[in-house]
Amino acid sequence: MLLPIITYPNKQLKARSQTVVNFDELLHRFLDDMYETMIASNGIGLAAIQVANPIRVLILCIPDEEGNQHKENLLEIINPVIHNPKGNVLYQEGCLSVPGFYEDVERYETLSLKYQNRHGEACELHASDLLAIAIQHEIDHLEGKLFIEKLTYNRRKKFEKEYKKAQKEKK
Ligand SMILES: CC(=O)Oc1ccc(/C=C/C(=O)NCCc2ccccc2)cc1OC(C)=O
Ligand SMILES: [Co+2]
Repeated sequence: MLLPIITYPNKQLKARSQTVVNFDELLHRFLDDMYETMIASNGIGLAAIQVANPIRVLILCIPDEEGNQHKENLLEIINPVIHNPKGNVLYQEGCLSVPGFYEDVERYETLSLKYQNRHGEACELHASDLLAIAIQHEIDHLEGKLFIEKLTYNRRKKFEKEYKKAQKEKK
């Protein structure tokens, strides 16, 4: 079922998410609901805190060259830990919890990731390009951090101004 996505400046987004210990049917249903919600909102990544569940769970479904998302590319990442981050890239990021705003953010270029899958089995992957960027963006959510907090001073001022204007127009 579709889950409500909480948006900035909701304070819940600042919570630190807790380690998952029960890899049970309840978690599996939640993962399925996260996927349905992410796809319905045109997202390519979603962290559990964004649907108000403070657990260390994130999902990613990076589009292929044609820009289509395929469920076989879905990654369900639980209790992730980044290893050997390397390099430096700039990429214009967006977030379903900050709708309509896109800003350049600096990230590591490549990294290794250790995590558990929905059955609690230990997994590892090596990421570069958009996958590496998305992993860092989503893991920040598990620490209660949004990409707008990583902006340079001037870009942050630009965001605050635009956000206030957009909020006024909605009223
Ligand atoms: C108006 C609005 O909501 O715009 C959007 C903003 C963000 C998004 C999705 C963002 C997303 O999936 N971010 C995952 C993290 C990530 C950021 C940068 C690069 C890789 C991964 C979708 C939006 O909706 C539409 C229709 O485009
Ligand atoms: Co996000």
